[in-house]
Amino acid sequence: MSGPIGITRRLGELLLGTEPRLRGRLTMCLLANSLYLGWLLFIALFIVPRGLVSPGVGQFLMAHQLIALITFYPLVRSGLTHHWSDPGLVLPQIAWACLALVVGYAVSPIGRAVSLQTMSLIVVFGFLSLRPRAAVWTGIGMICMLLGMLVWCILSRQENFEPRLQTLIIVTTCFILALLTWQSHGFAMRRKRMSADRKALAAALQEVEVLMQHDTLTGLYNRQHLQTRLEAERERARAGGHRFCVALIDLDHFKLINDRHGHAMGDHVLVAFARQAQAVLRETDTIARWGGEEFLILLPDTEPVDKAGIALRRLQASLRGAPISDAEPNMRVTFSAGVAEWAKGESIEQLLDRADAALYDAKRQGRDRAVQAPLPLPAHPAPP
Ligand SMILES: Nc1nc2c(ncn2[C@@H]2O[C@H](COP(=O)(O)OP(=O)(O)OP(=O)(O)O)[C@@H](O)[C@H]2O)c(=O)[nH]1
Repeated sequence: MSGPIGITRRLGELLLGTEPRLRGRLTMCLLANSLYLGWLLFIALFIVPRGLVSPGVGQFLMAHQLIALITFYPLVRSGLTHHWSDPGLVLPQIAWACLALVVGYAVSPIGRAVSLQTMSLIVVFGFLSLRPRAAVWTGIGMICMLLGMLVWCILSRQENFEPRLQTLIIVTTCFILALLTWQSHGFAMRRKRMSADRKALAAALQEVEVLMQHDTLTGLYNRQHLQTRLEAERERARAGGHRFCVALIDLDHFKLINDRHGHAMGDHVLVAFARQAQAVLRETDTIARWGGEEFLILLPDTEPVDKAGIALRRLQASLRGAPISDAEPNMRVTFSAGVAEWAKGESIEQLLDRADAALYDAKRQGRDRAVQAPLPLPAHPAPP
């Protein structure tokens, strides 16, 4: 994008970055910086030349604004504070600004005209980002600063400082600050609770997603999820011109296991089979419980060798080699499988029908084997 909009966007990215939370923090920093800059100019061009404060106090206040200008924004923008508990440096910025305001109030009548309102504004800023405890300490810190300053002004008999009037003003301000702090704390607590609720909701959603995609007994993907993956693999194969296979597996004589050893043992066998299958399959293969004692494996990129056949033979060997249950060490489980390679133009339903027919053949031929489904005959053009 070019032109004024593009330039503005690039400038915005340069100043604020692209990460939304960092942008929020930096926006607040820049807002504070504009106040620091405004104050710096006001002190340099108006307050000091007119002698409204002593040169020493003027220099202190200007140095104070300058340090804030060159410290907070660059620190936050550099990303250095990213992992700190207060990444936007909200608390240090509030403390720093309050220090100048209190000094300004103590030493200059003009400071008195603006300091207290600005302090209240700062607490309102804190509303938006402080944590509950930080909000309370900010309020307490401000009130202590103001009361300390009041005592100091009275004891040192500051010029143009009318003790009774100022005590009334400061005590009223402290009362307002306490109320604002209380509100700020409540607001921060609500934000904290909302954030915890959001996290719990995200975790629950993730759990629901896992439950929706998985079979509760074996922990494998369920039929619905594999259907989605099959469709995606078909699209990928269509676009890329490569091959994939499916293997429909059915445990042999599973009813006998249930009848002889009980349903719980049947469940245990299903879980053990799922674990063995996951252990021997490639990471890119996906196995799902298709229903009952049936499983379906999606084997992508099965060329140029017979990768589906290799995977199934590996699974057969591992089932033969290891007992499936410690309680029944002699029990062995075999399976029959129908393997079908996707043919161009074929739907997933047609592919699964061919795998099912091949599985039926494997059962008919005596079980404990895998049968490869023949490729579908090319569709003949309709006779004229
Ligand atoms: N324990 C258990 N059994 C199940 C589950 N789902 C289905 N079954 C049982 O699996 C058995 C499947 O039996 P059949 O379809 O007759 O097949 P088979 O005994 O495996 O025989 P072939 O497939 O012909 O080798 C039935 O008895 C179902 O009750 C399950 O989640 N747990």
